[in-house]
Amino acid sequence: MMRVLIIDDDPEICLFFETIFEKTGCETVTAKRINEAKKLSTSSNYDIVLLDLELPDGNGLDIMPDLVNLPSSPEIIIITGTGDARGAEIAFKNGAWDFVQKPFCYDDVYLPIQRALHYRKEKIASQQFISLKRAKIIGESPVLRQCLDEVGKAASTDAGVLITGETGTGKELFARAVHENSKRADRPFVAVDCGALTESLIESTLFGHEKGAFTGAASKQTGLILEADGGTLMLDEIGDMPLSVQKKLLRTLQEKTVRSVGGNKEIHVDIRLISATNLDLEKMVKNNQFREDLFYRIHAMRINLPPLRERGTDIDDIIIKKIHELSVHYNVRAKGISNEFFETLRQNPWPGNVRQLINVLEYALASAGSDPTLVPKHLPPEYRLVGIDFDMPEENDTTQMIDDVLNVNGDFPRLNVFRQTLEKKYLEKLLEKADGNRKTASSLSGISQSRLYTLLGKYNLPGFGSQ
Ligand SMILES: Nc1ncnc2c1ncn2[C@@H]1O[C@H](COP(=O)(O)OP(=O)(O)OP(=O)(O)O)[C@@H](O)[C@H]1O
Repeated sequence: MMRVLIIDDDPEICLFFETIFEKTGCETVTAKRINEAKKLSTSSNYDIVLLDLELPDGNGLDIMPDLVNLPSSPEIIIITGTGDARGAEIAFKNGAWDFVQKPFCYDDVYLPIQRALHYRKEKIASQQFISLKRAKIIGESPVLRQCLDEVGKAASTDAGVLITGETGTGKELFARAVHENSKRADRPFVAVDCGALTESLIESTLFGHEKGAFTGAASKQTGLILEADGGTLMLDEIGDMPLSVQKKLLRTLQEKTVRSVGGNKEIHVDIRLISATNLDLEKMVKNNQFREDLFYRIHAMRINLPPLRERGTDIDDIIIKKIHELSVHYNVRAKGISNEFFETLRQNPWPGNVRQLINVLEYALASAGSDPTLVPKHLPPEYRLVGIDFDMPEENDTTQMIDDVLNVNGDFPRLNVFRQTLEKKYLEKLLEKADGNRKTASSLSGISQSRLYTLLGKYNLPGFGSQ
C-alpha cells in the first residue's frame, strides 16, 4: 500500500487530499507544522508527500532538502499560494515531482496525483527487477523493462549482441548500457556508423591502414577495431557493410587478430562486438547480401527495441525528464507542462522515435520563450495536426519515386545501388521540404543533425544555411 504524507495547516485541504488518496487505496498521514512533518518523515517511509509552502512555523521549502533525501525518495507535490506565477519554477528547481496552485478543485489535482502514483508504482516495480546502470535510458513500460532485462543478461557474457529496432529507438544507448554493465566497462566503447561510410572508407576506418596503402594514405593510421581493444566495438547499421569487409570482420572475430590495409602483420585484438541494424538481416542472408556465418557470429543474443508508439507511458517520462534536462542545458527557467501538450505528443506516430521526440521538445522549449507552461501552440505546426500522417509521403509519390529509381538507365539496379539512390532522393526532398533548415530537417526525418551532415556529405548534397 502506498503511503502519503500531507503537510498543510488547513484542515479542509488535508481532508480533501485524504479523501482523494484513500479512495485510490493509499494510507495518509497529516502534519500541520514543519516540526511535526520532520518527525513524521523520519519515523516512517512515504511514497508521496504533498507540501504546502505557507506553514505557520516557516516556508515549506525549508524542509525540501530533507524530504528529497529521505531513504524512500518520495515524489513531492508542492502546493503553491494563490496567484504564485513561479509555481512551476519553484517546484522543479527544488526537485519536486509536480505542483498544484491554490485555489484548486478536484479536476486540477486529480491528474498530477494519478501521474505521481503511476510513476511511483512503476519505479518500485523496476527497482525490484533491475539493478542496472541504465546509461541515460528513460522509461518504465513493461516492454522497455524486458529490454533492460536483456541488457543485464548480455552484460554478464562476452557474446555478440545484435540490437534491432527502428531508427531513433535507442540502439546506441542500449549498446552503451550493455558495455557499461559488463566487465569491460572501464575499457573503451567505440561506435562506428557503417551506413555513414563509403565502401572504400569503411575498411580502412575499421582495420587501419599503412602509409601509402592507397592514394591519399599519407600516413599510417590505427583502425577503430584496435582502438576498441579490451573494450566494446559497436557496429551501427551493420547491414550496410560491404560483403568484402564482412569477410575480413569475420576473420577478425574468429582469429582475434586484425590486419591493416596494406599491412602484412596480424595484431592480436580482444573486442566484444555489439551490432545494430534496422534492416532484416535474415532476409539479407537469404538474398546473399549478408554472410550467413557472420550473421550467426554477431547475434548470439538479440535485443529488439520497440518503437516509441508501443511503449505506453514512457513518452510522458521522456517528455518530463528531457524538458528538465534541456532547460538546465540551455539555462532557461523551468516550465510547467500542460496536459494538452502531453496529449498532443502522445497521439503522434513518431516514425523517428525518441530522437524525433527530443528534437520536437527542443523546438517547443525554444518557441515557448518566457511562457511559463508548455502548451500545444509551442509545437511545430505539423505535430499539432493530431491523427494526420504528416510524415508519410502519399503512396502515389512513393511508388513514383521507387519506379523512377528502378528505371535508372533502363538496367535493373543492384539492391545496394537502389537503396542509396532512394536515400539520396529522400534527402533531396527533405531539404526541399525543410526549406534548408537543419532543425526542421532533423525533426521531420527523425535523423540526428550530425547524421544528416554525414549523409549530405556522402551524397554530395548542399548543406544548410547558417541557422
Ligand atoms: N529510452 C530512451 N531514453 C532516453 N533517451 C533515449 C531513449 N532512446 C533513445 N534516446 C535518445 O534518442 C536519440 C537517438 O538514440 P540512438 O542514437 O541510440 O538511436 P538509434 O536506434 O541508434 O538510431 P539510428 O538507428 O538512427 O542510429 C539519442 O539522443 C538518445 O539518447
